[in-house]
Amino acid sequence: MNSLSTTEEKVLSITNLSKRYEEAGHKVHALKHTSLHLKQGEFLAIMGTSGSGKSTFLNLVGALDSPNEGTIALNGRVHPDMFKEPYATQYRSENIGFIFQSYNLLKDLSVEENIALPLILKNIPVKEMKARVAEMVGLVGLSDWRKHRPVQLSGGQQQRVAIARALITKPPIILADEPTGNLDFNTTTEVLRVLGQMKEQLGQSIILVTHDPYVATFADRVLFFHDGQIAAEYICRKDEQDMDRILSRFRAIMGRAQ
Ligand SMILES: Nc1ncnc2c1ncn2[C@@H]1O[C@H](COP(=O)(O)OP(=O)(O)OP(=O)(O)O)[C@@H](O)[C@H]1O
Repeated sequence: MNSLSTTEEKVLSITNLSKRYEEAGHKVHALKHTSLHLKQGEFLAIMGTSGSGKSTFLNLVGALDSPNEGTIALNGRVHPDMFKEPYATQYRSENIGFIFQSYNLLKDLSVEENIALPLILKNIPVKEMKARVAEMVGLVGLSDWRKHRPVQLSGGQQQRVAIARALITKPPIILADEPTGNLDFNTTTEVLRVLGQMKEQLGQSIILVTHDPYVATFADRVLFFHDGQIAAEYICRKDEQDMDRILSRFRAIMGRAQ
C-alpha cells in the first residue's frame, strides 16, 4: 500500500488535541495532547474512568466545543475555521451524525418525520426525501411503525429511529455517546447489530463512548481513556474472549485511577 492510499483511508486525523476548562478559578485539563487516526469504515469504541475526557473528546470531534490546542483533519485537510461559526455548523451538518443515550426524538413527530428532519433542514426535494426516508425506515426495520410517534415505541425502536435520523444524510462519521445506556441486554444487542449493518451498507466510521465492555466488543478497536489521555488500546479479535480481555484492560486502567 502506498502512502497516498494510506492518507486517503484516514477519514479523521487528530493531532495533539488538548482542552482545558476553568471554573471558579479551578483548572481542569480535560484532554491532554491526544492524537489518533480513524480509518474509513472503522468502528472505534472509547471506554474509560469517569471524568477521563471521553465526552470532551467526542464534543471536540463533533465541533460542539473548541480545543485549546491541536488539529482535526478530515480526509487529510485541516479547515482553519472548523471550530468557529458558521463553519462549525456546516461541518457538523455535512460530516457528523450524532446518536445520544436519550434518543432526542421530537415527540409530536412520527417515526418517518423524525427521520426526515435532517433532510428538511437541508431543503432536499420532497420526492427524493420520501424515497430516502422509506429506504432508511426499511433498513432499521421500522416500516410497520413509520406512522407511530416515539411514545408508542420501545426504547430499542426509538434508538433505531435515532440511528436512522443520524444516518439519513449519509455523513462519513457517526458519534455516539452511550447510545445503549438506557437499554437492556437484548435490546442493546439488537441496536448494535442495526448500527453495524448500517455501517456495512453505508461505509461510515463510528466513534462510540461506552461504559459497557459488551458494547465495546462490537467495535473494531477500543481506546481506554485515563486522566485526559489514551492510556491503552485493544484491537477486537471478534471472538468470545474479547469481553474478558476488554474488561481486564479496563480494570488495569481503573487500578491506575485509584
Ligand atoms: N464544561 C465544563 N466545564 C468545566 N469542567 C468540565 C466541563 N466539561 C467537562 N469538564 C471536566 O473535564 C473532565 C473530563 O470530563 P468528561 O465529561 O469529558 O469526562 P468523561 O470521561 O466523559 O466522564 P463520564 O464517564 O463521567 O461521562 C472532568 O473533570 C469534568 O469535570
